[in-house]
Amino acid sequence: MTVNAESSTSIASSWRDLPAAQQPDYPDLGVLREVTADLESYPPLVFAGECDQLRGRMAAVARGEAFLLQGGDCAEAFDQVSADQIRAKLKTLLQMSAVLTYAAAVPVVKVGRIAGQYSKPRSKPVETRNGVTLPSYRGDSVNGAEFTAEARVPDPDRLRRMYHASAATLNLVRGFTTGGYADLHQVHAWNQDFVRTSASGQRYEALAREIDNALNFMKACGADPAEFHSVEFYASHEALLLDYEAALTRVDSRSGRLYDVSGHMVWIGERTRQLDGAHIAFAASIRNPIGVKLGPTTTADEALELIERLDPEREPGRLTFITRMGADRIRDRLPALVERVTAEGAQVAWVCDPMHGNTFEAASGHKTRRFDDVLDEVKGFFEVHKALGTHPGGIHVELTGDDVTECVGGGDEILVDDLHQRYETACDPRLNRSQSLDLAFLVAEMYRA
Ligand SMILES: O=C[C@H](O)[C@H](O)COP(=O)(O)O
Ligand SMILES: C=C(OP(=O)(O)O)C(=O)O
Repeated sequence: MTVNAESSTSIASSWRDLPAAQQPDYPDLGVLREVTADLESYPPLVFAGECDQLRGRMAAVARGEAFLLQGGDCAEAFDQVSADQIRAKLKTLLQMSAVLTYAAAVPVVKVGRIAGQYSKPRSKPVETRNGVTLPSYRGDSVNGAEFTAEARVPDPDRLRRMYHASAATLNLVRGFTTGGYADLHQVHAWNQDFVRTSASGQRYEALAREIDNALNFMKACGADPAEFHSVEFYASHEALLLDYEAALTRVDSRSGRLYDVSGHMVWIGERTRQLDGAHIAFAASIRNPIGVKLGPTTTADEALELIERLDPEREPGRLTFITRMGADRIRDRLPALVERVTAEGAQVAWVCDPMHGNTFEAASGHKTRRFDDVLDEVKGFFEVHKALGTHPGGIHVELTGDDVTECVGGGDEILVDDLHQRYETACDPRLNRSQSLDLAFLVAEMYRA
């Protein structure tokens, strides 16, 4: 993308006078201004044309012709920008995508919670441990996770580190997805380390053999399309820190429109989606595909107003509603939203985040989620859409490629007592690789049904 020299911040400033929830309390705004001035001069991380392409793919999701698989860490961390970590996450997403594409026979749009997911909205501004109260950890882009007064001070320089960590991650993601690793002929290779140790790995292996047979058959018929040799993969994150997102907003010289070039797709979270707030105004000003999280208190009027602000032209692919109601509420709360939105003629993509409405604290103090609740929320999501004749457009999950013990249940049955073994998340509990694959198989069955 060619970038117009005109200052993007002065253009994308409609949000600046509005209240912005969940922003860091920086001790020195002068330093923040220096950092954002630097960020404004940095090259884009993604290109406007790629964002347009993803909007096109999301339009297919909204029309019921494709399925979104959006997943990755709850919170990325600067010290985890390594080839092994990134490859493990990608491998998990590629395996899930192979399962969904083959078993559900639907094109899968692949979007990572990756290369920018460094900022966390928090329920409470402070955290107390053993009588000591400090500001909450808000993600590596804001402060440090260590429980010391020094680490918890918001530091604007972390925004620079976020940019560089995102750039390094994206570079590797592009290498993996286009440089041969994501070639469909590698379906077995993605599973090699996993097949002997996990039931879902074995189930996957059987499916990979079928894919192999299908590929060999097609090759024998003379068909070996380029689509089999690389993967279209996009990056997304929550657009939480508006100083960062605005500093990475550029004018696209082709169209004169603004794009947030920090990621292909950005979403606005449940805690920052106030209709008269800065986040929605910022999202309205950019042309990227936008997601908005909708929790159980969302009213149909709010949903319609969000459409009015973010997708006034009713363009399929522009707006994705990511619902996160909780397994016990999805069947009650979702129908009214889907009915009103559909009646208004808006073609949003409906996507299920079965993670954020199902968190609880185990007796050990670990924040966790039950795999069965995650699954049940997805089931409820499919049931509602089936009953209304609308399209269950995808899933949005927090996952990792590592064998962590953060969520309970799944085929390899992690118990509450196991949580301490590998509890590594910087914020919320993620599905491990085996649980992620289990979920993909079960979602594929639901989709086909
Ligand atoms: O990932 C989502 C939120 O940032 C997270 O659930 C907030 O966690 P908290 O309720 O512990 O602040
Ligand atoms: C904060 C998040 O979710 P929500 O806004 O739905 O709570 C998230 O997805 O990281």
